[in-house]
Amino acid sequence: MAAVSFQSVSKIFSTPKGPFQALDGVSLDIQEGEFFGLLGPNGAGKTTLISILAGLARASGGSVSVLGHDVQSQFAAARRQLGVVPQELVFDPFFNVRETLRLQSGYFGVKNNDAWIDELLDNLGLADKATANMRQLSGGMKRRVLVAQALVHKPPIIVLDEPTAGVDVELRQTLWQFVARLNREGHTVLLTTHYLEEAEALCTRLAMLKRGRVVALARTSELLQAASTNVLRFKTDDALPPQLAALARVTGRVAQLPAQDAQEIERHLSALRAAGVRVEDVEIRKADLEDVFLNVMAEAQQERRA
Ligand SMILES: Nc1ncnc2c1ncn2[C@@H]1O[C@H](COP(=O)(O)OP(=O)(O)OP(=O)(O)O)[C@@H](O)[C@H]1O
Repeated sequence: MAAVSFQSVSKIFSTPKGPFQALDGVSLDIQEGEFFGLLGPNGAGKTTLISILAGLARASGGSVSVLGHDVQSQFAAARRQLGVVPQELVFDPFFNVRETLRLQSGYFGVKNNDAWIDELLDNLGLADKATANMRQLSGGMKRRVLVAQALVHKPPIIVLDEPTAGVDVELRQTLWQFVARLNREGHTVLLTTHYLEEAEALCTRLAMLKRGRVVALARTSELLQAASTNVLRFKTDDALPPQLAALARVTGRVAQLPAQDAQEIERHLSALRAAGVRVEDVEIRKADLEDVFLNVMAEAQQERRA
């Protein structure tokens, strides 16, 4: 049985400007024990999909199930299987950290949960904050409590919606170590992130969303293999000749060109020389998930135009 199954999920929001389709026939299955990544640019529909999974929004079409429980008709059973770490920080400011976690345990009907709460506090670097009031915590600390809160009932499926947006390196490492451990112990993890490095390091399989559609779905290793193997990176103040400009990813003075092999790198360099482009700090690196992501997004764009 799939841990999470999305079947032809669509979502249409009504807006003052008329209906807006945020999800358009999303189908994908996440298997038990997977560490699954959901990627996509801003507005792709990631949070909408997760809100439907968590029962916070209703799909306009299609169905979603969690370990066989339909998220609409069997809401409570489905919700109990999920630990959802939301993007936004919302708390009751009058409780301290331990009270917040006890309250959440109560919500899921879990009694005498202090041993697990202590383990969560330890693993998330919150042990010395147990009696601190929520409003006294820094943003990063609050985010740790959100993670602990999502895990109080030991859910088999952990859903993290951009959990590391704007958090420091230390929390990122603590969080990933802990989530990776839970995954090794059998928990399924669904992660959305803008940090492609994290997705590359953690996720065994990925879906890429664009404008509410799945534009790629594959094992992370397959996506990386399918990408061009090398990238020629350099700095320049000059304009690239058109045939290279069409291929290049340019950020300020930095240009990056995909290349399959050494011959293609030489062809790029001689085309640059012939066009009189002066280059500095030339380096060759292996393609990474960001290259794959940008290629897939560019292809999806071309298909839309075609
Ligand atoms: N309640 C709503 N009413 C109208 N449109 C909405 C609503 N919620 C989301 N949208 C639109 O649906 C699209 C998808 O939004 P969503 O938040 O799911 O994207 P996302 O992939 O999570 O983006 P980000 O990476 O920025 O978090 C966006 O264009 C957004 O403006």
